[in-house]
Amino acid sequence: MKYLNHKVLDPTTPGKVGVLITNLGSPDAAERGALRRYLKQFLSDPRVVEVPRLLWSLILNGIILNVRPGRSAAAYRSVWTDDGSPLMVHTRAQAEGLRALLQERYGEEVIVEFAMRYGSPAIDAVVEGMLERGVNRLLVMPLYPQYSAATSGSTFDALAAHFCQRRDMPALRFRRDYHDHEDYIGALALKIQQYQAEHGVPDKLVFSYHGVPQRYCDNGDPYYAQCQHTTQLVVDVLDLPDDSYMTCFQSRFGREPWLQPYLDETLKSLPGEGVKSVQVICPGFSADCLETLEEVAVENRDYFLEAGGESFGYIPCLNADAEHLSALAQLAGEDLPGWVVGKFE
Ligand SMILES: C=CC1=C(C)c2cc3[nH]c(cc4nc(cc5[nH]c(cc1n2)c(C)c5CCC(=O)O)C(CCC(=O)O)=C4C)c(C)c3C=C
Ligand SMILES: [Fe+2]
Ligand SMILES: [Fe+2]
Repeated sequence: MKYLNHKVLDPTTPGKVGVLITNLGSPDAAERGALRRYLKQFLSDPRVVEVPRLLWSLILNGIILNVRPGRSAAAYRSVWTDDGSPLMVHTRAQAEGLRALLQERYGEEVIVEFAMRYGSPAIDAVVEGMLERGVNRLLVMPLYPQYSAATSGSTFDALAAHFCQRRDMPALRFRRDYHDHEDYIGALALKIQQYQAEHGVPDKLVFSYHGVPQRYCDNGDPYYAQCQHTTQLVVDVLDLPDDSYMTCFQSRFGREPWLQPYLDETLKSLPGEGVKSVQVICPGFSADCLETLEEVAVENRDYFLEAGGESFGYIPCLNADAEHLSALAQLAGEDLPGWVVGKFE
């Protein structure tokens, strides 16, 4: 093993504290080649697709990477902005907002950056840049409120893989999840209240989370339980009647059963049960992305309306809302004791 060479930090200087927020990542462009590279990296991650490697390699390279990139590129084109993918735009804004809040509170010794698990800016390159700037204590916060091995677990894998190549490493803290954090729950509840103050109260409020194969949760992934808990906590804050909301799972991929109920099937059946208006919120996504803006707000809207639904509302993600930034700053602050002293503590 040949380790990466890097400069030695002066042990007499205090060093800096790094806060790294991460998300899933997007292709570099909404075109076939970029989608192929992105999907190859993403879908080759054994945390994401838990299928025997040889079999999966044949399916991935033989079928999926020939069919999916074209289709997904078209979907990405429908949400792409001049500044890149929505996920990238929002994550960049979250990092800037969080940097302002944390530097106001703790001073310039705190450095805040963002990185993506797949595509760019890659976790290893961003971490390396932070260490170059003198970071010797690093807090990593994946912006997945609910833990899953496929997301937060995989982010830890990427960090560990990088540190495996280094001689020196910083002190490391890792935010596992924040599915029940008071400020996150409060920000979601406020978002719903504000949306409904403008658009009214629907027959049904649908909490939609990205799915994972049911098997992962049967084998011990806490994701399903954490999603249900998040919904319950928001419902408690808003004091919603039992029949006025439900929890669904979206973005199914492949043939085996995923977490249920499925969002698409639910929206196709609700009008037949007398539910004519719905609003959908996606609490598991900290930022709007392809899966919310295209899959939920366009594709699933159509399913509902085609099945006889009359009104469909999509409640945006928390993105870089002030309440979200302040929740993230609070979360970071709770993981920083001993490393920094806040001006307001
Ligand atoms: C194949 C299995 C997949 C698992 C398991 C999975 C879990 C998972 N994903 C997110 C968050 C996001 N996923 C996004 C896109 C996306 N997800 C999959 C597949 C799995 N996800 C694919 C193939 C794609 C790419 C788009 C497509 O081709 O359909 C995104 C959006 C990224 C963007 O650029 O906008 C997010 C965010 C979570 C939270 C999760 C498990 C809990
Ligand atoms: Fe996904
Ligand atoms: Fe999707």
